[in-house]
Amino acid sequence: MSFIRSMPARGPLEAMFVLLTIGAIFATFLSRRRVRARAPLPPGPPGIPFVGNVLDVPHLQPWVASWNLSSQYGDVISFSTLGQTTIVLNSVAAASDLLGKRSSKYSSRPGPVVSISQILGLDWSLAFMPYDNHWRRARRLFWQHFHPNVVGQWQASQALESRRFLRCLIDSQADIEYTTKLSLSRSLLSMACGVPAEEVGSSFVDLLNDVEVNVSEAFSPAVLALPWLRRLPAWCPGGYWQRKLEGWKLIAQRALELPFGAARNVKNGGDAKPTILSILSGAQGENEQENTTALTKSITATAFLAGTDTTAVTLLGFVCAMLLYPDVQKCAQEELDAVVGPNRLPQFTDRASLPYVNAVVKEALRWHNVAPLGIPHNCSAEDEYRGWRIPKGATVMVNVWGIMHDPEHYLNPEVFDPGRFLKDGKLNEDILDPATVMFGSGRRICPGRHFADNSLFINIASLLHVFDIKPAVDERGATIPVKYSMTSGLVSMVEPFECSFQPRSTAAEALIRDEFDDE
Ligand code: HEM
Repeated sequence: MSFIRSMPARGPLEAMFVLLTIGAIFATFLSRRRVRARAPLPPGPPGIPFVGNVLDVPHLQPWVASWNLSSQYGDVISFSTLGQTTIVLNSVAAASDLLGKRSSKYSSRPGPVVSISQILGLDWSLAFMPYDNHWRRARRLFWQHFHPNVVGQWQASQALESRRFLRCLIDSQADIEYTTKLSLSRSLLSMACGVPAEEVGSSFVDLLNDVEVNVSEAFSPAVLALPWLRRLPAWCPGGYWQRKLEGWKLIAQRALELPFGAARNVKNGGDAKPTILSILSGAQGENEQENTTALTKSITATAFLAGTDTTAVTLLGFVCAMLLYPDVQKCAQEELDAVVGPNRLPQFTDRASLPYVNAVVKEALRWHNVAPLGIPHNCSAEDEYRGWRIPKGATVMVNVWGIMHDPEHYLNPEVFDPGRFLKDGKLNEDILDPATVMFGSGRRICPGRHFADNSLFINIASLLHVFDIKPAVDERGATIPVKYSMTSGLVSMVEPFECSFQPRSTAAEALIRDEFDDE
């Protein structure tokens, strides 16, 4: 104040200017203090001025880079890219604390995910909806067909499709990726819409492949971290995304219409067993018919898209592992021979007596992770965790791959070893169950997880019971080497490999044909 008093009074305007300047300096000082007093973001690489961690977000397999960074920065890491904060959770504890225990704050999808899904025309999918009443309604309707007390009703159809799968493999030794996706598409579409298997052909598998490529590219970490990329005009160098997004809309529309359309075509001729479609259609009120039809369409299409690829890719990972770890195959076959015997195929009722096969199912989920960073969640209100600030609007991802390959949970994590889940011939409850991580967390946890588990069990048990899964040979009779590697993207595939399915005996071959012919 003495400074003000000592100033020569030159006029009211100058005095006002000086007071405003001092006020501004004081306000800036206070706001700086306030910012400093706020908790810091979780630790992470320092980044570069203005653009932050743009160069720290690798395009290929970002889950590996994030996991490697955790040795330096800990299990909760933050990245900032042009004002967008992304938090990666590298431990079960952090994932369960935030996405599980505080799920009211972490159950929406990030703005970029919601808007990309809108631009793509995939906003009808439950997986990409924001956390609102529409999601709640759709999720409730979806869950009523998949909760643990009702998934048993789909087991007969899952078992039938697994037998058809064996038959396809023995008949054609066809491309394993195609056959697996076809088989699971048939299982999903029969359950969801009552579409008979013979109506489900290559157009469905092509559609799945198109959606998979789109989703992986459109929701890549680069686009999520730099959401403005998708707003660039098509003629700009970065307008690549814009051009792509336009093309993808058509595929999203086909994905919504194809299952429903296929069901409509067979409505009169199809068998009369209840399906998701028939149950939902029967439940609709007259006045909201249009609305409910849209919802029914979206629920059946979501079940097809979300359920087929994820399970197919996990099965493909298992087949690849059987080529690389023949001893595991042998162990499982010995158990199946002892429990199931040579005269029939495995059934769901055998499951409790097959601990090793159950351990193979767990290891298949752990070894190849179809969604290595899960599906991103959004922090919808400013939060504080372990003294760090999680800003409103931050994207939060769980490093599923990192946790599934953490040597603290799983010794020699890169090895496919179902024995890690067993103790004294029983499943060891002390080992982290991959299902508690692989299917996500909190209110968005995968609603198809019990169905997927049944699907994996019946297919894995049946394949091992009747086939020796072996590397393919080339035209000169030399074994084609097998190498396991994962692709990058929201959905991670197993890189293509070749293999052959040889019936374990003539009895096994007869079993595949007889069992299937009985239907
Ligand atoms: C091995 C197979 C599967 C894996 C690994 C898997 C994994 C996941 C993951 C990680 C999520 C995101 C969870 C989160 O946001 O925290 C998810 C969501 C979802 N999954 Fe699955 N899933 C599988 C099979 C299935 C099946 C068979 C269905 C349906 C029949 C299904 C339907 C869905 C749906 C609808 C969502 C979105 C849920 C929401 O956002 O509210 N999934 N799944």
